[in-house]
Amino acid sequence: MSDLNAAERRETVPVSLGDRSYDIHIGEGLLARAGEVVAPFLKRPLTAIVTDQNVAAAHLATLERALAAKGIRSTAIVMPPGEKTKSYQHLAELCDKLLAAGIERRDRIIAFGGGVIGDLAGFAAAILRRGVDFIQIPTTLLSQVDSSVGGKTGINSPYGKNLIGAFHQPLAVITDIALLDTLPKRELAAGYAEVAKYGLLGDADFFEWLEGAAPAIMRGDSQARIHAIRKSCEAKAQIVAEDEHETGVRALLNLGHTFGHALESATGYSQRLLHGEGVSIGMVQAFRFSERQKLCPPGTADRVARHLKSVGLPIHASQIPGELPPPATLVEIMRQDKKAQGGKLTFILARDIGEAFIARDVNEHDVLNFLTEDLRQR
Ligand SMILES: NC(=O)c1ccc[n+]([C@@H]2O[C@H](COP(=O)([O-])OP(=O)(O)OC[C@H]3O[C@@H](n4cnc5c(N)ncnc54)[C@H](O)[C@@H]3O)[C@@H](O)[C@H]2O)c1
Ligand SMILES: O=C(O)C(=O)C[C@@H](O)[C@H](O)[C@H](O)COP(=O)(O)O
Ligand SMILES: [Zn+2]
Repeated sequence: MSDLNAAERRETVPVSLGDRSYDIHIGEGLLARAGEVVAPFLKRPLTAIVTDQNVAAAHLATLERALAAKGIRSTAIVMPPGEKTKSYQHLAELCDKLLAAGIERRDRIIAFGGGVIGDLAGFAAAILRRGVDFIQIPTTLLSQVDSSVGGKTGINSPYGKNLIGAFHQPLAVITDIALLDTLPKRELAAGYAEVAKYGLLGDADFFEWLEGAAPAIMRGDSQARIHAIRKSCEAKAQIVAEDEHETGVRALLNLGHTFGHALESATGYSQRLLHGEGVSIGMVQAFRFSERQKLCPPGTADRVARHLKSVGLPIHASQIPGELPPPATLVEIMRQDKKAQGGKLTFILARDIGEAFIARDVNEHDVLNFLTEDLRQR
């Protein structure tokens, strides 16, 4: 057992993908020992850390020290925080900085931040010199339970969310729950939406556990956080192992996202609506739409909404500040969704809590009528 294995409250979740398999290391205080995980992957003692200004201010020095303790020199590339950084412009800037830092094909990049940094740095790694390997050190709840796992990387386009990207798996994921202590409460809640998603899409027992444990997770109880993160990572790892490139079952991880991404796009990827908040509203909409289509028992969407509201998440589009475009525009945006086939919309709908399914060829008029009614309410 390595020193790291012996660390208190440390768990490992494997992601089984043949020669691209990797481990997710979950624990408290792992950042200070990150060099132990990173060093064996390096061909020479040099790396680039991609991060954002907020993460750099709070945690970069700890990571740099942890790498230096293993003799690793690092160059930090600090990007602006926020969803707007997932852009062509910032991708180009990042790639040039990685080249300027002398990152070679066999070097490794470290993505140190939330989902924005993971998606951007992961995509830069996928295309730099036709592919450089990278390691994820996620710093938000959202990135610890979702975006650091599974290899989806990319940026947004004026046409929609994540429309430019690549599948590029990390070599390892290092998840330190202590990093969540500096995360703003709004961001913590946004990440919680993706935790709840795993219960809602395929594990009613986990959702029931969350209904009781949410206050502990939100106030920082280590055991509750580690359990929630481990369960989430296990659920995602299993789905990704089955369907890495989303030809089938992986689409379930998109529960709430067709609605949510349209809202994110319509609000200009701004602070008006965080990704997890869009997912929260979108999951409630997915359950309400399922009820309306008589797929799901009445009252299910209310139960989902009650739970998400209890952690401070928005559950209805009317809670988004400012004007929204009309429903027809939202449907127009949804046509760019990557799950669409032959111009027909695909949604993740549900028969009950924990029983999501992929609904292809959803009637656009049904969606439009639903949105028109839903947006009028409250
Ligand atoms: N690739 C995937 O599978 C996948 C999955 C889910 C979401 N995503 C993407 O992830 C993005 C959202 O990620 P996010 O919610 O992590 O947002 P984010 O990366 O923007 O981080 C949220 C905010 O918290 C700050 N921050 C991060 N860690 C911090 C810390 N420890 N202490 C203090 N501040 C900290 C950041 O600077 C930022 O301001 C979206 O672009 C979404 O599309 C991708
Ligand atoms: O990993 C996946 O697969 C997901 O769908 C996870 C989502 O939470 C995440 O937001 C993802 O980036 C959405 O992917 P997209 O293909 O709909 O852009
Ligand atoms: Zn998501």
